[in-house]
Amino acid sequence: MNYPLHVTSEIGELRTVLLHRPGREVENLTPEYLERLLFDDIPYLPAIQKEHDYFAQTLRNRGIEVVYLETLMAESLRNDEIREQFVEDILTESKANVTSAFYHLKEYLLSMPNEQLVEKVMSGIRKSEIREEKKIHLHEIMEEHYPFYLDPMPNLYFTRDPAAVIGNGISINRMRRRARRRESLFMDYIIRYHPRFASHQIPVWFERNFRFSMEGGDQLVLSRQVLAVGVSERTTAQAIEQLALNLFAGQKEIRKVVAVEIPKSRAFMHLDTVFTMVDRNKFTVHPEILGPKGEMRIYILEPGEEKGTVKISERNNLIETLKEVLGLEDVVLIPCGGGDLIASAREQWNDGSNTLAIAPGVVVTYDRNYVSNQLLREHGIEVIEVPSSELARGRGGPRCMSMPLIRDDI
Ligand SMILES: NC(=[NH2+])NCCC[C@H](N)C(=O)O
Repeated sequence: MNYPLHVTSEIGELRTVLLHRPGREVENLTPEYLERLLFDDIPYLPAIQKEHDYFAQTLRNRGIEVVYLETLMAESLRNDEIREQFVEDILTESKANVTSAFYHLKEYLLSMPNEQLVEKVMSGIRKSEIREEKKIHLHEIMEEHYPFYLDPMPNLYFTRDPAAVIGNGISINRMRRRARRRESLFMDYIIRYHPRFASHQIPVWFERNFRFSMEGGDQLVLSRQVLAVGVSERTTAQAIEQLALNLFAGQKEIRKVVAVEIPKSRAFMHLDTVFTMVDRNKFTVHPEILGPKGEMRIYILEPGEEKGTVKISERNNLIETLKEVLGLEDVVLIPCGGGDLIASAREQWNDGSNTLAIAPGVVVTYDRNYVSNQLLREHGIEVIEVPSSELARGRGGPRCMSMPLIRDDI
């Protein structure tokens, strides 16, 4: 079978992409837990699914193969041993292993066929689902004080974050927030057990049990040789250095990791909320991440003289750094919202900078960000819009909602 992962840029023609269709996990959101689960509002399930299906079909119409996380995961549970191991892992990580409820939950999940088991784990398990006579602990009897054994995972449709393909390998990320930490377990199982991946000895550049956090929204493959990573609310400097060391040791192409500092705030949670690549020398940017003269804190990590070390040098201008590392004569930054104070803040909040390039100069964006979309078109970019009333409530756009598995080289 063909090698299943290959990403050497942000813009190479997209061939295969991983999505997750929002499911019942978003109906398990309630106002009380919104903030902890990283949502701003409760999406209406049939509507968000309809929008998501439109997004998937838009990609298919362009000849892109769409594969779903839930399907790959269910197909990875190939035998009883893997099923049992997965259920134990997920229960343990959901902190459901501390009481005898563990055994009831394990029995409950293992009684289901794979698709249903995966759906259940993703959407959460309510205490009311387990039969009364099996409840022996105070926290189970006093259900109203917390309704879940297993929390729902409403952020799963942002497949970009828990893992990212870099070159022919993968970074399985350590999520910063508790609400998302279990998400990367799925990709971990898929890589190890799914027939499409398991036989290929896929290099893993970053492991989910690493102590310091790293998220895919911060990881941008700028070229064959250069990876940019945001130092952000979610991604730590320690994790970036570790990723760089693993990359330098494990492959020959990527020789530069560019660490780009962005403000630590919810609106800017990842680098891709303020900066994405749309063409060979064109990038969207949220003007607010640049200082008055365009300055920022940027560091370039390269292999050090001695094995297992990195050499770090500082830069302070985004355009100059991009020119330098990509060998470009000129670089165009397209400001989200056209630089208008109100429009740029509004459209950035609705992921106006969060474009998904499906080929050089061709992007998928949310329809609502009409100022940014118009500006992209004026810069010669082909913009394919998708509806976004419900999808946007989770604070992520087309790039966050997609994990490229295969792109052509550019
Ligand atoms: N790559 C991204 N920008 N992802 C956005 C993820 C949004 C999600 N609600 C979170 O807070 O984690």
